[in-house]
Amino acid sequence: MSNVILTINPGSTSTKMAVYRGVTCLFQHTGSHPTTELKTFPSIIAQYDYRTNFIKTKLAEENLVLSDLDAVVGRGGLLAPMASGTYTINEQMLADLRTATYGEHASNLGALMAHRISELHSIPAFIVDPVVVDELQPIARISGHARIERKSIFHALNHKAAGRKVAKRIGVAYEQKNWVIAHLGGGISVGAHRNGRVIDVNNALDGDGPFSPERSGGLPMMQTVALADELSSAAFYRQLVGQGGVVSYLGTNDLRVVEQRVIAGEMAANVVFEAMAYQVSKEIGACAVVLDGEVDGVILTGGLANSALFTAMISKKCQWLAPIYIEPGEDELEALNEGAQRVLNGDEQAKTYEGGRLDGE
Ligand SMILES: Nc1ncnc2c1ncn2[C@@H]1O[C@H](COP(=O)(O)OP(=O)(O)O)[C@@H](O)[C@H]1O
Ligand SMILES: CCCC(=O)OP(=O)(O)O
Repeated sequence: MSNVILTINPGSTSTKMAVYRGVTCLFQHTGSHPTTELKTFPSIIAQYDYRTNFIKTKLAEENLVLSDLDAVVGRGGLLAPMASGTYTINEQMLADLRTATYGEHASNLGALMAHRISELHSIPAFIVDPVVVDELQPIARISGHARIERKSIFHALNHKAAGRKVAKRIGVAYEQKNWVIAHLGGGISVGAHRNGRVIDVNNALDGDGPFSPERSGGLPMMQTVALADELSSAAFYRQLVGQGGVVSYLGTNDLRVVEQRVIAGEMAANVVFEAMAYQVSKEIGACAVVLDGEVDGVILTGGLANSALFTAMISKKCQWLAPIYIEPGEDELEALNEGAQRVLNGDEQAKTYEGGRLDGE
């Protein structure tokens, strides 16, 4: 069946949307959100109208009649940990997102925006493989302090989509091989995939792993504690997520701008650019150890994988590990569409989100 589906993907530095008829993309648009604009919002939820207006404008420009849609699917945000799959957007999910029970990230807006449109037209709304898909092996949950547990928060949707795409291209099954997959976007996550399960991954949001265009990643602990003492908790969090990483050094979250500055010979830009590639490479090495060195391929994906300069730096350091595959950008819109189409076509049943207990409850 050729269902018409609107897909919505809010990321930390962009909002992407596309409309599909079956597997055919009818149109796709990306709105980039510079740091200067995002800084003006006190919270992620406050960006709802700003990002929704982008979607509305593009749908109007494309003359899409909303009543033509069969379903809407949004990127899944910070919710209780859950298994991979397609989930019906329900009241529990919306409540957890509205109150940011599990934290704040742009992906929280995916289900809220999808729900609003679905409600207007009484059509189903879903999320697929949210950022809280949790397949960690037990040992990976141990942080180093009994009161702090490592969590699985990463670009699950694109990790799985890029893995399947590369596997298909080289004629193997994603689930039968081991991969290290690095999503290089506004946030960065590097995961160890063993036979289709992400058994370890850095938390892309919360001070773990490499720094990224807008996040600090892991930081030296005592200096970080001293910074926390100077600031309110909201301001401190913003320093780590949103105004950390490349933004903190160079004032931009746009690697295209940084790349131009590197090419123009700016030393400061060069150091930061190289350091980010260096930290990503170290994380890839760590994941190779998680997989006992049995790595069938390293996949570099996400917006930064468009930069040949950036991927060349990582490839140079990691090529001894396994073949490197570059899958620039992300297939998140396509993966959202596929997840929703599978449910509408009856190939899969949508799962139900039930929420969960928070630590300490
Ligand atoms: N052609 C390109 N060359 C270099 N960097 C790029 C290119 N296209 C996008 N980027 C960078 O990728 C990052 C955004 O990646 P993306 O995966 O879209 O992230 P998000 O979904 O978190 O917004 C930005 O820093 C952007 O500047
Ligand atoms: C919250 C984990 C996913 C993530 O970091 O996404 P963005 O890179 O889009 O911010």
